[in-house]
Amino acid sequence: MLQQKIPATVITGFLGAGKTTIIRNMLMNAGGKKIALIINEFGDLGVDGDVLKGCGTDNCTEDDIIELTNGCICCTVADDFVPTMQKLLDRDVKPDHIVIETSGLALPQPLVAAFNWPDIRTRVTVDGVVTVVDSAAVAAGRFADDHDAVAAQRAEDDNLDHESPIEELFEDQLTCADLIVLNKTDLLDAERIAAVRAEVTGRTSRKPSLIEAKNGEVPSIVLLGIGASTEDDIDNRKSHHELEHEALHASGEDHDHHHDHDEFESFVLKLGEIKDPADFIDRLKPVIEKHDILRLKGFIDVPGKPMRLVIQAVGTRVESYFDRPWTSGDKRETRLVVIGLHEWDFASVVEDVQAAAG
Ligand SMILES: Nc1nc2c(ncn2[C@@H]2O[C@H](COP(=O)(O)OP(=O)(O)OP(=O)(O)O)[C@@H](O)[C@H]2O)c(=O)[nH]1
Repeated sequence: MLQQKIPATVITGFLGAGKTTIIRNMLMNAGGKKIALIINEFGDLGVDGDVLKGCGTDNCTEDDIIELTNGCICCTVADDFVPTMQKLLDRDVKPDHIVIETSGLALPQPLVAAFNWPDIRTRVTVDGVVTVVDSAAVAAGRFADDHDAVAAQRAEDDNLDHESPIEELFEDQLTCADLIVLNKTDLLDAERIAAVRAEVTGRTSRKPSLIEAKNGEVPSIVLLGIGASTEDDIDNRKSHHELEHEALHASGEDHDHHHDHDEFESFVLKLGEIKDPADFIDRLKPVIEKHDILRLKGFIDVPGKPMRLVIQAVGTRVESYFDRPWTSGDKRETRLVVIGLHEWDFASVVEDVQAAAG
């Protein structure tokens, strides 16, 4: 009898777009489906996996959540992703559906290509690539760099073959999509949503389905069961890097231009107790702005509180909430992962975040 392939959904999208929030909602509404999650994060602190483990649903237990924290999934396909997938597929009790959350800085293309590896291809198929978009960030011009400035830089520097790293990555993630979710529409009025829709549509030559969502609420029936077999169509979804490489190759030039994440950096900062988190957040916002911190998240130790406080910053929009009590297995301390662009003044970022904590 022909073995039925297990469907796998890839959830991608830039830092803080709402991938984990969408997955959390999906887990609460997955019906009877047994879901396995593979979670990949940029930065050495597994916040997303930890937040999702806190959901405690029967259809996805802690054992079904696998964290890949050795770097971006697109760069560790052979060493990390494929062996993880093989182990998952070798389990006695197989999942009905696999959901993979990429880091916000990952290119989905190499990950999808891994589904064509012989031992994987026969057992699992990409049900769809879902690209989550932070509509508020698009409306604020986060992904639209100053094209005149880039053109001027190019005129001065022949080696500048890129758009900005953020813009390029954003487009690569859109190019790979079967479904684009315009998330965070609660933060925009109808006119601005229409403008975001037009901008996003204009950034990819393909025509994936597009839906709007608030608070990461996407019906599971829309999210799971797209049936795209994306791995068969990967040649139509090439990233900027792949296209540049092909163009150079065709012109007889060759170069060692592999994708890496040199443009982005992250670090984990351990701090002591924070007595007044609201004050910390107020003082953090100008620091985020000054250093253009792209993403900051983690856990805060508030003295006297039995619960740990989760902090989530996407640009200067900062949220915090108590998610669960500290347990005996936790080291009770404030730990934050901070992600920004490579050219930042690292020492000064650390100093300013520490100063905000008091
Ligand atoms: N207002 C609003 N906030 C949202 C929505 N979806 C997510 N958020 C918030 O955005 C922040 C980031 O959400 P996550 O789901 O962690 O984003 P992510 O894409 O998983 O982030 P990374 O894994 O770090 O790239 C959190 O503070 C969420 O509560 C939404 O639709 N509306």
